[in-house]
Amino acid sequence: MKAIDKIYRTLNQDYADQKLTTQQVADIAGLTRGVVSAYLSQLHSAGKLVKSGTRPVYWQVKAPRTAFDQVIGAKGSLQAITDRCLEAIVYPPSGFPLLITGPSGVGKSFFANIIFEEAKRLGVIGPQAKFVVLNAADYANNPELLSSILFGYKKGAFTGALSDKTGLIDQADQGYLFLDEVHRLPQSSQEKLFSLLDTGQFYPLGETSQPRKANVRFIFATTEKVEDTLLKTLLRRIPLQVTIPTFIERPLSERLAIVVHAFEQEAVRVQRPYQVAIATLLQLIRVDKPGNVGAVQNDVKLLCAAAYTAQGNAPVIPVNVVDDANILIQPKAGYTSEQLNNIISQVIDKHAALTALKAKLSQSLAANESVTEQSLLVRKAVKTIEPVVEPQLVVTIQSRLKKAYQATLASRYGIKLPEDDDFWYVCALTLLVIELSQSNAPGQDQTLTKAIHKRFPRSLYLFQQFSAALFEQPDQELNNLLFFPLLATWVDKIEGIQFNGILLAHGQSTAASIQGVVNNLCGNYLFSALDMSVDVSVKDISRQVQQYLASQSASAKGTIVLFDMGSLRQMFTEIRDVSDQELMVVNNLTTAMALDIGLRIQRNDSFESIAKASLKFGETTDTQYYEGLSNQKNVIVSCMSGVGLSEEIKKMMTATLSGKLEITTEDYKDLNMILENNDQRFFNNTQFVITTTDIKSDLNIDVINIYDIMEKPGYQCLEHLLMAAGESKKSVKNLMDQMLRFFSIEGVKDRLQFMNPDIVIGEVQKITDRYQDYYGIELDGKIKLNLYMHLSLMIERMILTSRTGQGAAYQPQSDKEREFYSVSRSIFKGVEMKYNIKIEDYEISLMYQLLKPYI
Ligand SMILES: Nc1ncnc2c1ncn2[C@@H]1O[C@H](COP(=O)(O)OP(=O)(O)OP(=O)(O)O)[C@@H](O)[C@H]1O
Repeated sequence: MKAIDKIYRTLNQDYADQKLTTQQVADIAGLTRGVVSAYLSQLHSAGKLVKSGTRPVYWQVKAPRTAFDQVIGAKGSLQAITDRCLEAIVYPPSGFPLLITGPSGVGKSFFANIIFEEAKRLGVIGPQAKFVVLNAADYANNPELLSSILFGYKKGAFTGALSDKTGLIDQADQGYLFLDEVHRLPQSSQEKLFSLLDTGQFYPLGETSQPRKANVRFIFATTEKVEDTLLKTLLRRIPLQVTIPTFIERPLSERLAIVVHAFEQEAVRVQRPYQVAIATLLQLIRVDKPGNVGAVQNDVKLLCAAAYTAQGNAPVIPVNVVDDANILIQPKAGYTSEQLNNIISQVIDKHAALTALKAKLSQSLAANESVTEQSLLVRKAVKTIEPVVEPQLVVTIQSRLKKAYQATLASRYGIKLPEDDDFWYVCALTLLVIELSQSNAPGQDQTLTKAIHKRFPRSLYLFQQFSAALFEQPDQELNNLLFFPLLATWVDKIEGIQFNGILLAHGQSTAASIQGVVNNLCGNYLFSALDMSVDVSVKDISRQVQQYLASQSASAKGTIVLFDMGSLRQMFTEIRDVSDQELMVVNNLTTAMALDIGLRIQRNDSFESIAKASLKFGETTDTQYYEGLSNQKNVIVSCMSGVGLSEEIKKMMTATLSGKLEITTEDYKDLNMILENNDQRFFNNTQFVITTTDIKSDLNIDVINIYDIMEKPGYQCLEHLLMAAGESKKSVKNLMDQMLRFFSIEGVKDRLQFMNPDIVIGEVQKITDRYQDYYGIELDGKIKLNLYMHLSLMIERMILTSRTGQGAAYQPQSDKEREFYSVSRSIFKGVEMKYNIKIEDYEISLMYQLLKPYI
């Protein structure tokens, strides 16, 4: 298949009811814009696509014309009726009878005719098939005559029946018979009819033996209540009954289309355009006469006749024209529904002067005038259509408005709109004006939307949520007119909230339901909700959050995200990238937590105090905010050999330090990622990082290698940093002792054969301390570690060797050594007694070698 055909097929199958830009089609087809543009132009020239708009141009597949296209409202209020009629046409083998009801002039005959045309177009009846019409009312006083006209008669059937004559049923064979005012059909004829419907046979008048055959499709119509007038047996054989609404029941836009169409027909008649005052058009759409569409057409005809008589020579015939609020209706013989819609938009637009209104609103917003001013401007404009709007319509529109309000503003955002009639009346009028003037042309300017966003971003966001529930085309600029009367009393309160609150939860409506409860209890829009599918990625979430934040105020003091589960840190890092305000992320979302935080947001508490308050929601709840990794001074512990070691170090630090420092452990890989993805601000409160491996980072962060602190310079550095963070010298020393002990135990635990490393290290620590005491020295970590390991292994060795009683005598070489020997003997006394061992002289000589440089 050629690319051009593929494009057409795709558009026809999947996008038939959408208007697409060239770029969109290019994206769908996976081709370049240039190539697609050429194909689209070709398809347009071939009459397969409709083109609309400029910059951008929109393309849509041209729908095949059906007979129903002539019906105003076929895609609107009469859609369901046309769908049913189509079923009655195509249902095999030869459709089924249908009954059209409705008052006079609503279009019953018109509809019957359309059905016949469509049946022909679809080929379910032949091209020669006839549309035969009989109005039973015409023969109401002569039932015999009516019956004979319908069924035909035999010669001699009645006086004057001089020869056989076929009836309308014969004429309609293989085609349609439209029986208007069917309730006037006498009972006998009704009986004959249902027998024909059952058997396909009937008897002409005077015929008793030879039935005739006919295959007729029936359409019945009546203005009466069928249950009272038609035989039940006949009714039962008519499976479909449709009722066409009266003129005044039709939507305003359709009524206007009918009126314009009527003028158009008159223009065709005189072959000249009519210029019609908008006030006249608006009066005509209020006509509520028994004759319905027919009556409106008559009124139009009379108006045109009067205008023609007065100014028949003019090239354009004016109808009630007094100023420039009028519309030119051309003798075009068939406006498309789009053209009719455009005329309607012009009518309302001119009437309520909407273009000027939009400009005035934008100006007023820019001039910082109060929202009451803007609301008044809208009110004044929409009130001008008041005289032509029937009260019933306003009631219907109000109920639509209230439904959308309940579903969004009230239930999810805690907004309570006024209850007074006037409020809802003005909103309904505004909605009416918007809907009537909504043009189908896409690509509109967004000036007013931008102006509102600048002044009332949060309120506009709410209005857009409401719009989505109310309008079929929620993103139209004109919808914004409703913003002012609807939210005027609320904008101050809504804009008064200075934080962006976001609830994130997995599941279909978890977040939304918490949002509803909290916003309602607080009586304001504090939180928006993002419900996420279970398999949503953090990237998707941050994209959604980003979108949301873009719609909110740029001057918000911060963003507060409460979410249900997942990695707090990861969430924070992701969201931080899309938010340029202070950010707080709290996990383990519950309704109680959201309510507590909501109330604080409502009170305009400070960011810090809200962050602190959020910490009380259970141990696992973690809070992070923008000042960095943590809002407290902190130390990061991260060891390559695993989280286990980091946790141990954290434990030791927590046990020995004052508690002022927050110790966080971080997986080594994660730490590198965090360092890579964050800037200096993130580590503002971070005092240093303790690690086992060197870490590369461009950021200005102190990194201490755990093995370096075993030596003096490293230890001094640790001491310096900890003391700078408010720790005492003593606690740093305690920490060091703990670490030494820990590392010694780690070092010896696999090499000791039977002794408990914890206990033996305790002993050797005491021994080392006593050497230090005696000589008044402070050994550094590395030598201590060495000593600890050496001594603990030695004690075990002694336990084993003393049993064998081996060992050479010790010969001290100097006074210093002699002193060492005797000191050592007394220092070791304790362990010797405890373990019933004798430390050999050789071991003491080794100790001397080890400690000689320091004593
Ligand atoms: N939906 C429609 N679109 C366009 N024209 C319509 C529509 N409905 C009715 N009309 C026009 O209204 C006029 C009156 O319709 P029609 O005569 O079919 O009404 P009716 O219900 O059959 O009336 P009655 O009961 O008096 O016979 C016709 O000229 C028809 O063309």
